[in-house]
Amino acid sequence: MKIAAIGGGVIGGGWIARFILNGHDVSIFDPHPEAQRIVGEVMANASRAYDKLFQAPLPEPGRLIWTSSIAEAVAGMDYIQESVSERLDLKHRIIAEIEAAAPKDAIIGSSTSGFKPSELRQGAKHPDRILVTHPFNPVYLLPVVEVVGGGKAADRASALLSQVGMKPVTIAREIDAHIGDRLLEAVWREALWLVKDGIASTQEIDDVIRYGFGLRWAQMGLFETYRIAGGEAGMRHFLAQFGPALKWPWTKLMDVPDLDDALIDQIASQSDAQSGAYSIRELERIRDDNLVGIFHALKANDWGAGQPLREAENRFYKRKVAAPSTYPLMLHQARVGASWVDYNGHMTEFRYLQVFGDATDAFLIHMGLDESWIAKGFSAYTVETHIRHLAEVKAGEKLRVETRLLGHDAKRFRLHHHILRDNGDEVATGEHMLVFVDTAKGRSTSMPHQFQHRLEEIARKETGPLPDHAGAGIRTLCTQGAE
Ligand SMILES: NC(=O)C1=CN([C@@H]2O[C@H](COP(=O)(O)OP(=O)(O)OC[C@H]3O[C@@H](n4cnc5c(N)ncnc54)[C@H](O)[C@@H]3O)[C@@H](O)[C@H]2O)C=CC1
Ligand SMILES: C[N+](C)(C)CC(=O)CC(=O)[O-]
Repeated sequence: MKIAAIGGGVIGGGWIARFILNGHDVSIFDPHPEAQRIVGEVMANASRAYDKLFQAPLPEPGRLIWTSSIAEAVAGMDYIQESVSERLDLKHRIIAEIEAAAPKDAIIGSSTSGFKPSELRQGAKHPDRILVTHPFNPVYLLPVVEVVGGGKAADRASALLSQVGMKPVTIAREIDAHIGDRLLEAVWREALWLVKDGIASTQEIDDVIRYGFGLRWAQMGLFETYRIAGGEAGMRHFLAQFGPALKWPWTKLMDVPDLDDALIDQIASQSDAQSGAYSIRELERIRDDNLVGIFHALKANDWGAGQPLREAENRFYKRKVAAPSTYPLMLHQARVGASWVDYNGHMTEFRYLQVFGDATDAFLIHMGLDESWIAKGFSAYTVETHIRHLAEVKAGEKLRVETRLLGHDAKRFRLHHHILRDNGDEVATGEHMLVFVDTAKGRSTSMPHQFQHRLEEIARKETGPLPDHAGAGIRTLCTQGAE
């Protein structure tokens, strides 16, 4: 899929990071004199967050291709994400330029927070392929994207965006500001009134959200949360109890506070007092680390935003590696992520095991033990591991793993992985005994013949001598009297 991004600010930068970190090249145009620095900083934070978010080996990142015009950026592209400033005249001009140079069936998705597809399509040559694809910040982490505009273009956009870990929500009837911003604006308006009326500071309002209902919203949204709040009688009781309050003066609803200089100063200075000790990039990293923690909890519970994360991980694990013709097998490569590095400034020890584990998973797929077998209740479990750490590696280094099959019988196989730097220098070795398992019974079992046959085929290539450390344990070093 060939992707272009027009506009690389807060949101364009987030889109670019999502596409690139999911393995797609992105061609970009943004005339801002500092666009490359800004996108680079968003990419760095996104890459740091992905290292922490995913357990699975990440795909090789796509390339970021800077261009000097919209025409150059969109020529030959399949999908174009427009993220320029929120002005309809500007968006019309940009869409006209895109249409003049892009293939006529290329989809144009707009990040617009508020404009409707019918507004974006005014004057367009091929209006049906122009959609709203509205994300939420940070685009590289939050999965939801509101897809408005309908038709085949919406189906194609949703399919593509699902492939980069998003959760498309199709909105059948266009309205100003779609769904998310309509809700957010209502809350935001109330918050502005609370500050203006001197009832609460920005800090107090944020505390009420983040220590309270914000945590509920992250995992259940509004209606499911309120269903529970109705107790055993559920939603009907909740509506009976709190429905009348909607007519009481709890909220100011459509009244908009006048954003005059005094209110702007009040909010900005309270916000400075609350958060001014951090730079925006620092705040982004704090936000991302917290979001990653929430994602991990949701993934463990297979719930909400944890589900697209799990699906993305499964896709990453499943990536088909071209069957290698050489031996030792070269099935897995990895890049040392920034978060893999410990206080000694080098890759921390459990990441070695992760690289070995990922190489073992790649071997399982190579021998045919793929997800269809896992679903049938068969897998291979590692029962013994011996790792030798031979060299330090630093963040950003590229590693590859050479894998040998040292032995096998009806139930077991013994792997030897060798982690190497790009230039061939040794980094570590790992020797692993695996047992074929009936997962429902939780017991070892003989492999079906096709796996035994496949292992024999691989083993025929294993003609070299055993590594001299094969089968060795840890060197003997005993406390006096313990030998
Ligand atoms: N900031 C937010 O929280 C969210 C914004 N959005 C939407 O995303 C869009 C972009 O908003 P932000 O990223 O916040 O704005 P921004 O101001 O951070 O970025 C806009 C970018 O568009 C670029 N640009 C301006 N004219 C251009 C042109 N002729 N060609 C190419 N690039 C051009 C600017 O140089 C700038 O880098 C808007 O439609 C906005 O409503 C959507 C979701 C959230
Ligand atoms: C404030 N905003 C309207 C630009 C917000 C959005 O569009 C979505 C978000 O990320 O909150």
